[in-house]
Amino acid sequence: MIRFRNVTYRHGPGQRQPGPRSGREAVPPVLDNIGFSIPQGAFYWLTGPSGAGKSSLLRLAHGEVMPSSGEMEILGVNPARVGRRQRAQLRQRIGFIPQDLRLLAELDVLDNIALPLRLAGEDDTHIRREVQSILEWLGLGPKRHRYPDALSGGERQRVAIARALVGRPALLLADEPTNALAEGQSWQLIEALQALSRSGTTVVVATHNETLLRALPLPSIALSNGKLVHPLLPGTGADTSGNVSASDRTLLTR
Ligand SMILES: Nc1ncnc2c1ncn2[C@@H]1O[C@H](COP(=O)(O)OP(=O)(O)OP(=O)(O)O)[C@@H](O)[C@H]1O
Repeated sequence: MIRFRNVTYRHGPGQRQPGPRSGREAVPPVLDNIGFSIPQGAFYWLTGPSGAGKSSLLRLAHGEVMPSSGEMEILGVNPARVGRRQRAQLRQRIGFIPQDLRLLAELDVLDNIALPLRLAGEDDTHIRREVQSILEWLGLGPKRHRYPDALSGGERQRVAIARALVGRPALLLADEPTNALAEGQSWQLIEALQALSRSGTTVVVATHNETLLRALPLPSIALSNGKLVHPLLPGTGADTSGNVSASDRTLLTR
């Protein structure tokens, strides 16, 4: 479950609202008074035009940055109210596919994907088994010993997806995860994320992909200029079943 209550966020140091005598101009916040709640196991889109604040919202939900004001609850934890160690433990339960992928250049595909399991202290047999199965699923087996520099954009994106999913996270946050993928692969990924949400993982996917949004009218958090466009009422105008009709599938494979 994710809950934001009156969350406002400004980038950079001194994120608090400048006071009247601070001499600093009051720049509008990147996110302004955001409130919503996403139940565990739900699949939500995060939509909005470029610069609306989608990546910033995901970085907050990932516990990387803290609100300037307001409260967050991520998997039962308020990251602003716990120490570094508990925040790190929280982040181990979250799979994150950032827009810039953040692959480690000095690690090959296999080691990039295994990283979250190594950090969680899993044993080698378990790591080998999990990494092997996700490598196969994403068609990355032949590239297992390549370094990120020697991969295509789509392959790099698939490595980032594998690294986010390998630990079977309780929460999956994905920032434009289909950007560099071919149409068929995008569909395969979204189907996998839906299966993940059916198995209890909360999934939030930021996307501009109109085809996906039209084909899968799931509940969404819609942002514009850092503000929530409409109050979040699961079920309003959205099919929360996650079922996709045959005609919707056609849209995706065109
Ligand atoms: N490090 C930063 N310092 C200052 N402002 C930033 C920083 N990163 C982003 N911003 C600003 O915050 C606002 C929201 O950016 P954000 O990346 O969250 O939007 P977005 O909806 O994800 O955009 P896109 O779809 O283009 O990725 C933008 O106005 C952006 O210019």
